[in-house]
Amino acid sequence: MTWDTIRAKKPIVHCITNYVVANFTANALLALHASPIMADELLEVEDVTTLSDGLLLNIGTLNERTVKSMLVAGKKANDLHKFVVLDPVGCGASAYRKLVTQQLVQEIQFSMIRCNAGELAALSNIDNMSRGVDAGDVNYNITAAAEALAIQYQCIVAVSGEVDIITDGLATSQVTGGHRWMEQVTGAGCLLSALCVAVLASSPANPLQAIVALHKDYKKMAEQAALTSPALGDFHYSLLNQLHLGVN
Ligand SMILES: Nc1ncnc2c1ncn2[C@@H]1O[C@H](COP(=O)(O)OP(=O)(O)O)[C@@H](O)[C@H]1O
Ligand SMILES: Cc1ncsc1CCOP(=O)(O)O
Repeated sequence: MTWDTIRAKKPIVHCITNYVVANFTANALLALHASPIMADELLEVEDVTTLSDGLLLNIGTLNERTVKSMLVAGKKANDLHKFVVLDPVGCGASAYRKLVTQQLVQEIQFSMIRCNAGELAALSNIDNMSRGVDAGDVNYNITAAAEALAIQYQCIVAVSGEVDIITDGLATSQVTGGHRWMEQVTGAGCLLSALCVAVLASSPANPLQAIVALHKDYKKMAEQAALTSPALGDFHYSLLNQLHLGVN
């Protein structure tokens, strides 16, 4: 259902994202007939947010210039009641990332925060060793922290890993499955965040349910991709093929 819903709506997705995953993200959205627009110039972000159906703020390769653009775009999206998703990539890796993430969650009302367990720990001020943009070893109660964060920021929180946890602070779901190769291709999490924007912007009756369904379908997609991939390089391309074929 997820892929059909996006195909039917064809949302315009404004992505302020990192340069590692920008191309992969755009290709995946196009495979689903969504329209990605990567735009991070301060002089144009308000216009682009206005014409788009939803906004992604991904801090993966943040810098002072793009952070200003993220704040302006996020506030514009709030004014226009558009969906905004935050991917706080590697927010435990440096003091600057942590500071920016705090500023973003304080100044922008997010519809959703999508992160891994390492990023959740940093956002929740839980002492957990950071492995940069990867989750690393986890020694805390992810579900409790995700639920607390969802209540604190009044939004959906989704935490990815071998098991995904999705909550709005009241109802919590776990999604199992997928494939461990997802950890070894860059952009699997960042793409999931962009797809969250596409799903929310496709006007589901129940946003939380739609986000849980997306996480299930995304894990199924990874399983299918692995079946047809002798090794990792094929797997990366096969993810795009699966989105193109639309296997739910
Ligand atoms: N060990 C694993 N087994 C199965 N699926 C995984 C595993 N690790 C991550 N995934 C899946 O890969 C996708 C990206 O998650 P993750 O790698 O945690 O994101 P990020 O890139 O933000 O760290 C999610 O759909 C998640 O369910
Ligand atoms: C490697 C890297 N460095 C900065 S952003 C980025 C991409 C991270 O992508 P993902 O978190 O989806 O694997």
